[in-house]
Amino acid sequence: MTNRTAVSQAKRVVVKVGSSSLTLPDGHLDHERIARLAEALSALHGRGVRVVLVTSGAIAAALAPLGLRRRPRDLETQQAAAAVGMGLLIRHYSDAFAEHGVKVAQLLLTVEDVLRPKTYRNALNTISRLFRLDVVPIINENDTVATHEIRFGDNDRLAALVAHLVRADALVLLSDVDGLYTAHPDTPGAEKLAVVEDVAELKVDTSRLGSRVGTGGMQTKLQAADIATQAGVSVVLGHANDLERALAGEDVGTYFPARKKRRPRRLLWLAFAAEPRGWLHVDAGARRALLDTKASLLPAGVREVKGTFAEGEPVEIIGPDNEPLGRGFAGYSSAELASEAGHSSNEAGHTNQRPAVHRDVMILTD
Ligand SMILES: Nc1ncnc2c1ncn2[C@@H]1O[C@H](COP(=O)(O)OP(=O)(O)O)[C@@H](O)[C@H]1O
Ligand SMILES: N[C@@H](CCC(=O)OP(=O)(O)O)C(=O)O
Repeated sequence: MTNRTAVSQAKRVVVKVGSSSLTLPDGHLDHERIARLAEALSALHGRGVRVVLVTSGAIAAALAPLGLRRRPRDLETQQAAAAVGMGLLIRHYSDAFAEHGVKVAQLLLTVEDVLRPKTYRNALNTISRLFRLDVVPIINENDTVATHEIRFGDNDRLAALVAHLVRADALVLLSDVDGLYTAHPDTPGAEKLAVVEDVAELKVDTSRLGSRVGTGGMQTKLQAADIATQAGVSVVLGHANDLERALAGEDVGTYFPARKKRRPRRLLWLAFAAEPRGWLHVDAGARRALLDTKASLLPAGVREVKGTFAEGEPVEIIGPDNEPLGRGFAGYSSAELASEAGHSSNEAGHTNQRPAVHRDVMILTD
């Protein structure tokens, strides 16, 4: 038995439901499921919990009206189908929640929108106002522009970032499996994990991709659990049939308790949404210092500076074999760094050096 009061006593909850649990075996939308979700979330809302629903299913909702037999494979048709299906999907939700007297709103967002400094505040203000108006926000990716997301099934990651945005206490990731297994659930001997304390330490096989209609499989769910727990949000990953039990804090699915230390939003933006303005090529000594001793990157280890950036702008750190090592906020402008690169702070004229990228504003590639 794990203590799941973080979920059962949560004041703010984000629930994400994937295509796999919203669709029937023929790929069409499962209206029964939508009705049950609306019922469970309306009950939660009725108890005063702030609820956000992140939902996939726009493409599935478009199959019947477009006369498609299965989910399209090419990106343009997926985007067009999502545009057709989104209005239908929200109408189904709207009707289903109305049965319980609950109003809903539709928000189409990208990962960038909830992280980019200029847009995240608008997203947060809108959601906060919807909460005060007693409306349940329903979020899907803006598939028209989020080409990366549509390919990788990033509603998982979007949901984690939304949980971070609204400072949720709990994130419930619903799928067609009842938790995380040590290997694909069809594999003989695969066992379900009840609790995962640290996603980074996990040794499970998630290589087999997800269901026919879902896109990200377990990999994106684990990334989402990692982001959320590092943002102080506890996560339950479980079967859509178990939603009520998961919300009640019962021992269903796989539980990922929140980590103690919250990762600031600026670093999440750096990891997931920032466009680097420069590239710092570093030598083998610097790579060792970054990876082994978790040191800051000093100008002495920088071999070459590419791109034009101001101090504080995002840069990519590249290893001696051209491998990406991580990202960070530059401690210098590109011009200043170019003149410090390769020099150490005990050389005359370079004694006032600061790190090229300080450890506290750096994220390493896994
Ligand atoms: N180690 C694992 N544990 C559980 N499920 C796994 C694992 N590896 C792969 N999977 C697959 O991931 C699927 C869920 O991902 P996906 O289809 O993308 O779901 P959704 O549409 O709900 O986001 C499961 O149905 C299962 O087939
Ligand atoms: N955003 C799209 C597809 C996203 C998708 O399938 O994601 P998921 O179900 O999380 O694997 C949709 O609404 O159909």
